[in-house]
Amino acid sequence: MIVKHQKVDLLVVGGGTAGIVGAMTAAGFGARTMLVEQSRTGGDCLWTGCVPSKTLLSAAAHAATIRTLTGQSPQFADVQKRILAAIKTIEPVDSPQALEAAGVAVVKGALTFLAPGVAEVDGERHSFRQALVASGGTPRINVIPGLAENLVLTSETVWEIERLPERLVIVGGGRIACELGQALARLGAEVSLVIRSCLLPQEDPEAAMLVKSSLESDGVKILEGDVITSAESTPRGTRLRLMNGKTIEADKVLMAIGRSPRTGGLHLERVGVDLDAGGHIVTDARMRTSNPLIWAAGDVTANPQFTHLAGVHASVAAANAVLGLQRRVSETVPRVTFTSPEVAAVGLTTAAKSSGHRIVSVSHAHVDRAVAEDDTTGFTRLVVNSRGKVLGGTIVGPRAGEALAELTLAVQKGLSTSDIAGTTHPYPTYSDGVWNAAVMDVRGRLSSPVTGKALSALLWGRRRWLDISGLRR
Ligand SMILES: Cc1cc2nc3c(=O)[nH]c(=O)nc-3n(C[C@H](O)[C@H](O)[C@H](O)COP(=O)(O)OP(=O)(O)OC[C@H]3O[C@@H](n4cnc5c(N)ncnc54)[C@H](O)[C@@H]3O)c2cc1C
Ligand SMILES: NC(=O)c1ccc[n+]([C@@H]2O[C@H](COP(=O)([O-])OP(=O)(O)OC[C@H]3O[C@@H](n4cnc5c(N)ncnc54)[C@H](O)[C@@H]3O)[C@@H](O)[C@H]2O)c1
Repeated sequence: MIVKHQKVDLLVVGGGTAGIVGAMTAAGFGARTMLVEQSRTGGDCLWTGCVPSKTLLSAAAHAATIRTLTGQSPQFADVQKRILAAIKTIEPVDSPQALEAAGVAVVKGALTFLAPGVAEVDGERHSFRQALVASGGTPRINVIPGLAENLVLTSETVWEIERLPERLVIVGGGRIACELGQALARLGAEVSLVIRSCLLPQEDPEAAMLVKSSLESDGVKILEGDVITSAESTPRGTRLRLMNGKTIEADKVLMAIGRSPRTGGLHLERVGVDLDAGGHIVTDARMRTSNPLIWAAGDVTANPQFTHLAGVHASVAAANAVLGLQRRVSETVPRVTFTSPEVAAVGLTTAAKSSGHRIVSVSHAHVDRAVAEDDTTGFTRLVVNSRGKVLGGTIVGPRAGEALAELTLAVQKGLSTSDIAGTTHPYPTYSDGVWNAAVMDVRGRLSSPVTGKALSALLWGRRRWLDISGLRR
């Protein structure tokens, strides 16, 4: 409990995933913790990110099945109701009440730093020993000459539209473009993706290719290596001109070109916190900023923008801050794109440099669960070193994100394919893909000349022993 004007041990800026986890961690250790949120606790993940997008994807997958079976499409308003219901179910966990119950004082308002150890929220001053900045990010918008502002959507505003746009152009080819593009196409929108480079460039090229053909089979038009140069209004919406000279008509344009860190108004310069060229707060591996008493986590830093990372990094930052520990964050970062098929990856993949390492692949045509479900589009691919240590991998297919947990543990703990091969996996599951790949790698190593000689010697010895002991009986 914080008495008014008492100095707090940890002042947390932002009530998204990073802020909530950081504040709960600090309060759990008994630190006097205050969390300041300018809008609503829960942040991007709950209100405009993971929760609505995954609910939308699930509704869209059901819609696709229903349309195939009955020719009917669901009402978009019903899908929106379902999204709201999911948010409302999860909201209490992230609420001010839940934070207060965990011992965190919650203050509503926009925080500004005044000087080291002093911040202000709506004219009221607060003193702090240390602070954790978890102010997140906002969608980037590319200004297209001639495009009316009211036609532009972002991942923050797309949830408020009254009806499904008939013709939607999405700018970008990352996770948001793929997930929302597929879902909205499955719900009946005519979707086009205009991508400056290519779809999911950071993933295994074969994985990106499978997502591309799946999106195309859902009716999404994919224009890679192109940009929109200008727009003009039409009676129904807009006509967008592409660099290649062609035009494309749209009712709405969704910007999915990444997110910018939200630091405006914080006055971080007053407390000596450095930003990088992209405006992200610079941290070390302990999540400490250039001011040793100020910590940062989540989308406001230059780390990959994932909820799981925001939470884990904030918990490390809070523990280091209030207990004086020296914990470092792990470099092992799992990621999942929740399209159909899902793309899940961790550590080294073939998209990254993997020269000198072995690649072991299993097509899901050889995974019995995938065969049984008639969903064999996908693969499991491991990157291993010469001694069989798992360095990373990619899984493409249904529930790939669930099977990735095992690979993540293997990479984080430096396990080998022998460790995975020697672990009994339940049958028939998609994790058979990981198991089969590991077994394949172990068999491959067993067939090397050196191992072959060792095995021959063992066999020879065993035969001799059996023959001799057999004679004695
Ligand atoms: C469409 C979409 C889908 C996504 N899907 C996934 C997914 O499936 N899996 C996944 O891992 N990640 C996903 N993400 C990413 C994930 O949502 C973010 O990485 C995560 O929410 C970041 O959390 P955060 O706490 O850093 O920031 P935020 O959630 O943005 O929270 C920051 C908070 O700080 C507050 N704030 C800012 N400045 C101040 C100030 N001066 N004073 C007081 N309060 C302030 C803001 O109001 C906000 O509530 C998705 C993102 C989007 C957009
Ligand atoms: N499943 C998930 O974990 C998930 C889902 C959605 C979003 N997110 C996170 O949210 C963040 C934002 O997602 P996103 O898809 O907007 O970003 P992203 O960084 O994944 O993709 C941005 C895309 O926009 C393109 N681009 C950038 N500038 C452009 C420009 N001026 N014109 C045209 N194209 C341009 C890039 O080449 C890239 O294809 C990401 O960091 C992502 O990790 C995660």
